[in-house]
Amino acid sequence: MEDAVMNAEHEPGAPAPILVAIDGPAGSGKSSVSRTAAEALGFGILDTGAAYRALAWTAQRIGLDLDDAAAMEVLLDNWVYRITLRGTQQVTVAVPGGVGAAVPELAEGVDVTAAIREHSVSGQVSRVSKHPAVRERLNEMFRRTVAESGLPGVVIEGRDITTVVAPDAPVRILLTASPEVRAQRRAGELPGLTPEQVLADLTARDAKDALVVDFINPAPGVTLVDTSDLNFEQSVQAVVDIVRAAQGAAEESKK
Ligand SMILES: Nc1ncnc2c1ncn2[C@@H]1O[C@H](COP(=O)(O)OP(=O)(O)O)[C@@H](O)[C@H]1O
Ligand SMILES: Nc1ccn([C@@H]2O[C@H](COP(=O)(O)OP(=O)(O)O)[C@@H](O)[C@H]2O)c(=O)n1
Repeated sequence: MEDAVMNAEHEPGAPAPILVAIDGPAGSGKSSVSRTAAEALGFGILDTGAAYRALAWTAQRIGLDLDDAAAMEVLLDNWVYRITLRGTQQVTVAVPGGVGAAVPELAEGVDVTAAIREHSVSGQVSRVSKHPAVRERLNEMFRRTVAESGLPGVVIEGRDITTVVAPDAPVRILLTASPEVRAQRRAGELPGLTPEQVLADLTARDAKDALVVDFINPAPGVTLVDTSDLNFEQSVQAVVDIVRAAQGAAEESKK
């Protein structure tokens, strides 16, 4: 598996970026709040869910069994994943050889930025993210992508970032909101589905994901931010304030 950061500013010997780790359930605001907070901080953003979505999309496109861990590992051997770390996260995948040979468009690379957000992918992605071996390989890719980004800081968001991917990050946040509020927000993005349908889908996905990783209870040292009663700007401000406070404390401790 290869990964590349299309608009990274990596310079050999550049200092390691400051990491802001954010976890939370579906619809809690991880992607949107993290992206806007990252822009305010001058940091990059890595949406780890996009990789699980892109892997599920690729496996579906080839016709592989998403429940088959060994098949997912074979796919990963030839899977080339690219994501931009600034602005809207642009995602492309390619499978230049091996199991991808049956699908010629995958040899070139396909922009899946929009496709991976579709309902057909959201409903299936837990089937690939449940495999421990898949998680290990993607986690290694996330750590490398961030370390090699050359950016001053990166907000990295997902389900197990505060606990597994970056447990030593100087800022670790669990972003939550009540299931009803999360479904209401998501329903606004999915015309054609009622808030009740969105709530049912979201609750089902959270239940499957929760079998693999705990993203409801903050681990020790992780700051809980409940956005149920915060608007979007207030949620972004809450994250930015936590990062700035941590940066201030780090500066003080150097004196
Ligand atoms: N605090 C908030 N108040 C209002 N809307 C929000 C808030 N946080 C997120 N949203 C909106 O809710 C939707 C889901 O957010 P998203 O970032 O996609 O969640 P996640 O990445 O956790 O699944 C988006 O349309 C986003 O703009
Ligand atoms: N660090 C992560 C990120 C996502 N995922 C998986 O990827 C799926 C999609 O993640 P996402 O962050 O795009 O989902 P939303 O919360 O945005 O709906 C989740 O439902 C999990 O199955 C994971 O297992 N671990």
